[in-house]
Amino acid sequence: MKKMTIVGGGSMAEAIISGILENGFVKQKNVWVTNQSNQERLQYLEKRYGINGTYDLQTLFDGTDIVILAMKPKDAAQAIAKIRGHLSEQMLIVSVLAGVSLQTIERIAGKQLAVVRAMPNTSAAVGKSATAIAVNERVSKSQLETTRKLFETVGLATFVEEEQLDAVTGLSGSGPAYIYYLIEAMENSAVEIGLEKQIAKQLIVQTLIGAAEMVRSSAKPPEELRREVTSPGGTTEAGVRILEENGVRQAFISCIKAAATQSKKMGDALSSELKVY
Ligand SMILES: NC(=O)C1=CN([C@@H]2O[C@H](COP(=O)(O)OP(=O)(O)OC[C@H]3O[C@@H](n4cnc5c(N)ncnc54)[C@H](OP(=O)(O)O)[C@@H]3O)[C@@H](O)[C@H]2O)C=CC1
Ligand SMILES: O=C(O)[C@@H]1CCC=N1
Repeated sequence: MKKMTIVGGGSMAEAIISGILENGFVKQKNVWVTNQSNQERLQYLEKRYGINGTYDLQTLFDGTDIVILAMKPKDAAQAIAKIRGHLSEQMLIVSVLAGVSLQTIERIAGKQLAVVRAMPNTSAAVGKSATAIAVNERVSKSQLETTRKLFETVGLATFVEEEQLDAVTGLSGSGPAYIYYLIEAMENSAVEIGLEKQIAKQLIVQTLIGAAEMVRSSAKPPEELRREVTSPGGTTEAGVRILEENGVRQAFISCIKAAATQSKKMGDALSSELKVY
């Protein structure tokens, strides 16, 4: 891969940049990034990762192989319209925009393009993203392989039907935030029951890693693994009872459904905005 161009330089773009450079998917000097107007942020990305930032569209797109779209869905119409003259059928366009369909991207661009819609998460920064990918019919076999390699470089990559991507967004795109929320709550409780913050953090992180590894490597379903921790009349039983009484399971289910619905809403909002033109 010769050159990669990233449009949007926020959290998700940085996670991908950090992950791909760490794993040598592309050389620093061949990565180009732009944003809307935040020059300070562009300079930070240049300095921190040794990549190139510019607002000059010719410089950005000349000879590029992969274009990553990483702006917010609400900014997509304006951003893609601005760059459409520089996009060509030979380029692989990779969108990480929540909710925005493959078709919408081609509609804004006003031309047929090889487009990939991916839903990674910010754990790409440490090579641990969970990414689901859908592609349109113009993506060639070798572009499909490049896509797989790109996202495998930053974690796990799997191909799904496009209709499933809103659900993926609610589950694993937003997923790290739910886990951080749980960690925040565990840290708060640890301090309240008399543990030092630093020690508590180590114990919490290792507990999460251990439980995730058990679910990943064991043939037992999570309910059974949970039963093995729960001695009758013991501490776990006392704790989990409180979770059940407070509807925590249902809250998680509603949370993920709301996020998936919001993904679809954001895509639909952009699509109906386009009908105006
Ligand atoms: N954050 C996450 O965990 C995940 C995010 N995503 C998706 O990634 C995308 C980006 O999200 P995130 O990184 O969190 O967002 P941020 O708000 O952190 O970054 C958005 C970036 O887009 C830039 N931008 C806005 N308008 C334009 C434009 N017209 N031309 C060029 N660049 C533009 C902004 O530039 P400026 O700062 O100059 O305004 C900014 O650099 C979203 O579509 C989101 O759905 C997907 C998976 C996970
Ligand atoms: O919150 C968001 O809209 C983005 C999409 C998935 C994770 N973050």
